[in-house]
Amino acid sequence: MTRVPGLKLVLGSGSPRRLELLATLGIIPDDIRPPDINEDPLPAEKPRDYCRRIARSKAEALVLADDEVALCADTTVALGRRILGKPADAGEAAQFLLALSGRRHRVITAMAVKRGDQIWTADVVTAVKMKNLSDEELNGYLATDDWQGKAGGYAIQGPAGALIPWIQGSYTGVMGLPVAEAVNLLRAAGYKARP
Ligand SMILES: Cc1cn([C@H]2C[C@H](O)[C@@H](COP(=O)(O)OP(=O)(O)OP(=O)(O)O)O2)c(=O)[nH]c1=O
Repeated sequence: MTRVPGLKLVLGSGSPRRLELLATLGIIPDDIRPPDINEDPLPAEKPRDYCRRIARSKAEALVLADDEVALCADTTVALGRRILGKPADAGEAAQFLLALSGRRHRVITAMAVKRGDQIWTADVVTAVKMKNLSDEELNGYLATDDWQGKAGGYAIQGPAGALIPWIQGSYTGVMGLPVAEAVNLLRAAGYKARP
């Protein structure tokens, strides 16, 4: 699609991380419009299918003007076939972290860019290893409250970084927006992102 000079960017996400990651590229959305959708997984839905469906649903839920392009995303933590969402409380965060302790899991971020009635999608899967957590590490991390609002109950860009010795894939993807792929999608939709 040809680039359209006057196109405005709508960030269809309330995640401060996504806004910050776009800012690292010099991209400042013209508007932020977090979509309100039902994020419950379907029965037996696989994590990657789920993540892609939710990102697309977020884009579908947005109402856009003709000169707007929207970027939506979903980040899902998958332990085997199990989907770990955002923990409801410290107890659930502890459960998630104990399940992740000493194991590899996947973090999937799916994106959907919408313009007019067209939607462009991509997703990035990153393998992440969490060290074997001691009681002290687990309780110390829970006490930071940094797990709140984070899929899987941790955020790699915060104190939990000390618990993650290895990843394979996209660091920005784990944070919530794989920036290289996001730019590709925005360009495909005609949004002029530099460089
Ligand atoms: C695994 C991980 C997740 N996260 C965050 C990114 C996302 O904000 C959040 C996953 O929730 P999402 O449902 O993807 O996004 P959101 O609810 O924050 O925002 P919106 O639905 O409006 O787009 O977890 C991190 O910040 N760091 C990490 O290491």
